[in-house]
Amino acid sequence: MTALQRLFAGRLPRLAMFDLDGTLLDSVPDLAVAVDRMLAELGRPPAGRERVRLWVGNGARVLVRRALAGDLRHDGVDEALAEEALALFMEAYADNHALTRVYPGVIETLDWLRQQDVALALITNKPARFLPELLADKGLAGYFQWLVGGDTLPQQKPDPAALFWVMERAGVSAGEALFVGDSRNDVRAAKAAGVTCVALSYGYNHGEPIADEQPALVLDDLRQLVDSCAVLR
Ligand SMILES: O=C(O)COP(=O)(O)O
Ligand SMILES: [Mg+2]
Repeated sequence: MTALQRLFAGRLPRLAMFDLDGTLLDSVPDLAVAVDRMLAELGRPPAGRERVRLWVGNGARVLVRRALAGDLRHDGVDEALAEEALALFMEAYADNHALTRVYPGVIETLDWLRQQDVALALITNKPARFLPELLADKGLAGYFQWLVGGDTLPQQKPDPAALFWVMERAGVSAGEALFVGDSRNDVRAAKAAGVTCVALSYGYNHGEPIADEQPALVLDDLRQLVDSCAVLR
């Protein structure tokens, strides 16, 4: 029996919701370039890829604040400076995805789920304006019936609002849905929505093992979800 069968008592979910950064796309290299360009324009030293990797996951506003603070905690950051930095980051990141890669197994798994008539949605904390071009450029356009960016709704993950928003539109209950992500924000949002969560070990979870959040399953490759797919048909 496959991992997906085990999770859904021998059946398939009717809806699979996916996180983007750290789950489908290794996007930190381009995010780090944009962060460092923003910092340079403010006369500050670069943060570098490894530190940016620790700060990704709560959307652009928080990423910029963490970069200004030089830390995950960003309590004391000046509001006016943060707004200026956000504008610089948004400009630097736009159309800047040459270094971003699709993780192994992503396309095959999305293709397979689509063939099985599993509805697909994308729920990311990344600002929505970046999504159409980024998804098209990486061969991911057209898979997702619903796209929710970090500024599409008033709430962001770990708030479960986006999951409820998609499930309502899809006419699918929490028990028939799957969420696939890489960070504690994903696992916490899924748990708050009552949705089974599968986590990828290779993504960005602020430097902590994602297993600590106790998702239903931790995978090293998305294909492990649908291995032995012939059995599922
Ligand atoms: O933009 C971010 O901070 C993270 O985006 P994600 O929700 O797709 O991981
Ligand atoms: Mg992510």
